[in-house]
Amino acid sequence: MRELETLIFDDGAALLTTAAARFVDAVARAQDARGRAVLALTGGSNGIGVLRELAADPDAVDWTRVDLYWGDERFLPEQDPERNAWQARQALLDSVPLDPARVHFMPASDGEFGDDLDAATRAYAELITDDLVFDVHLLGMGGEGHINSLFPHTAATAEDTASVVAVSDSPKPPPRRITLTFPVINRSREVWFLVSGAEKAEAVAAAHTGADRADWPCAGAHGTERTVWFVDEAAAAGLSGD
Ligand SMILES: O=C1O[C@H](COP(=O)(O)O)[C@@H](O)[C@H](O)[C@H]1O
Repeated sequence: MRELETLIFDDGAALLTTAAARFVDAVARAQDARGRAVLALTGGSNGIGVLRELAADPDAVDWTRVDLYWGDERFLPEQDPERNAWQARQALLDSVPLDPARVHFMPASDGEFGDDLDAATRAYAELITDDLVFDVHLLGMGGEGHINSLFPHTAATAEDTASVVAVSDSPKPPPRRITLTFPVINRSREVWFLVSGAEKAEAVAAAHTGADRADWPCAGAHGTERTVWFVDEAAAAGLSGD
């Protein structure tokens, strides 16, 4: 059974408060059902914002039984503040008792594989085994509808087989990135979009009216059990209100 929920908030702050509360519940439900919660994090304003919100009550989650992966990463040195992982660490991860063996950062450009983006991508793909299913895959979204590093009309967005691909010419800087693809996103139990701002309204509307994922990548992502759109009023402006 696939449910679609679209939750509209007065502002971005209310969106993040509710998303964080739902995150706490979703983690507890997964841990009760399967002993652990397997999550894909995202970057961007709200992807990091929800982690900051969670940091306000770090004991609300049993972090020792959480497995973390990333939906995408900017292929930059480990300490570069533009990296999604660096931002996630500052926002939350460095201050909660995660098991380091369960935190699966995407490689950095000064790490084990050096500057070799393809080798780094292949290494991450080895972690994303066919039986790995995210309980929740968080997604931010760009104004042109990109999610993870899946941009309109690109090979990464068209990918139907590989779980992880390299992007060497991202239209949004930095150009070199690693991203999970639709086959992996769409086997997640729940997919959550965290979206605010008027510049995202057209993409939100396109996703709600069955647009082609080549044009609007956000339209192609769904959870097997639930897809939740957390949107503020500005981003919801193009929705019909039915
Ligand atoms: O580049 C990226 O952008 C998206 C959305 O970012 P936002 O700041 O517009 O919310 C993000 O979800 C993705 O992980 C990131 O690499």
